[in-house]
Amino acid sequence: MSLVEIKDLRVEFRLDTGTVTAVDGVSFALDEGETLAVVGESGSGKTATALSLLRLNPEPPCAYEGEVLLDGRDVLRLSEKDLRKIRGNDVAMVFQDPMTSLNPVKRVGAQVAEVVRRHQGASRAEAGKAAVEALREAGIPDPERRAAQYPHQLSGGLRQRVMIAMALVGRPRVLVADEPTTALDVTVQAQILELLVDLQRRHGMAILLITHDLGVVAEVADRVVVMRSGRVVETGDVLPVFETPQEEYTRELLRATPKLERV
Ligand SMILES: Nc1ncnc2c1ncn2[C@@H]1O[C@H](COP(=O)(O)OP(=O)(O)OP(=O)(O)O)[C@@H](O)[C@H]1O
Repeated sequence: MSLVEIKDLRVEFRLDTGTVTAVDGVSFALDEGETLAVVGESGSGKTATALSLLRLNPEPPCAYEGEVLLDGRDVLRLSEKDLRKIRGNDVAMVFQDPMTSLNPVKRVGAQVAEVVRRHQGASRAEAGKAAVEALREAGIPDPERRAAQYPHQLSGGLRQRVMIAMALVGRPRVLVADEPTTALDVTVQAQILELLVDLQRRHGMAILLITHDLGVVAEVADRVVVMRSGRVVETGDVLPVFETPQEEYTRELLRATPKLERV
């Protein structure tokens, strides 16, 4: 059994103006310790699929059909209480823009410490120390000093490292990373990807990576799911899909990527 199995997932947004089918019968699986990338043009349903893992699409207006199995338990049918247990513990997420996820008026160390306390029920002092360690593990130089700073005092790359530190506090088995490097400049992008790969090696978590950047996929993913208009167009190991794509849409996406090193 795979760690995550998505079966015939449909996500619909029921709006006053009509129904938008964001995800239209998607199936794929994510195994323990692997990195699976979901690619596709803007609006293809990547984010709506990823958010379904924690049932985080706003409902209503959103409605789900199908199954999202985590260890065989259907996330779409869990109680809110059981869902809360899964969020952060089994599955954690990092998003594109850390600035909107961090509290601008709170020191970053305190924000990480809060997550530590929620997970481990530690004392304030212990949580503060654990937060500094989490920042260090996320590759933040001089973490004691950084912990005392506010989000706007950190660069985009460091803020993303803070988000990754927070996501990993609960030692999740699945990390969902939705365009985690898109807002960053190229050198910093590479560093954040390296960090994710390194953390995965150390902790063995599975990564579901949402990206429109096929260069990133070639760099870090084992397998790829290509989506278009809410459906899976093509899926397989990264190398064969990139070398001999079976679908015209995949070929188009590849042509739109200037250079793919390593492929
Ligand atoms: N909260 C919402 N309300 C209404 N429609 C939505 C909502 N969220 C997503 N959609 C619609 O669902 C479809 C899929 O969106 P989704 O964000 O999953 O695509 P995406 O592939 O992640 O795109 P991007 O790369 O731009 O993030 C789009 O047509 C979008 O407009």
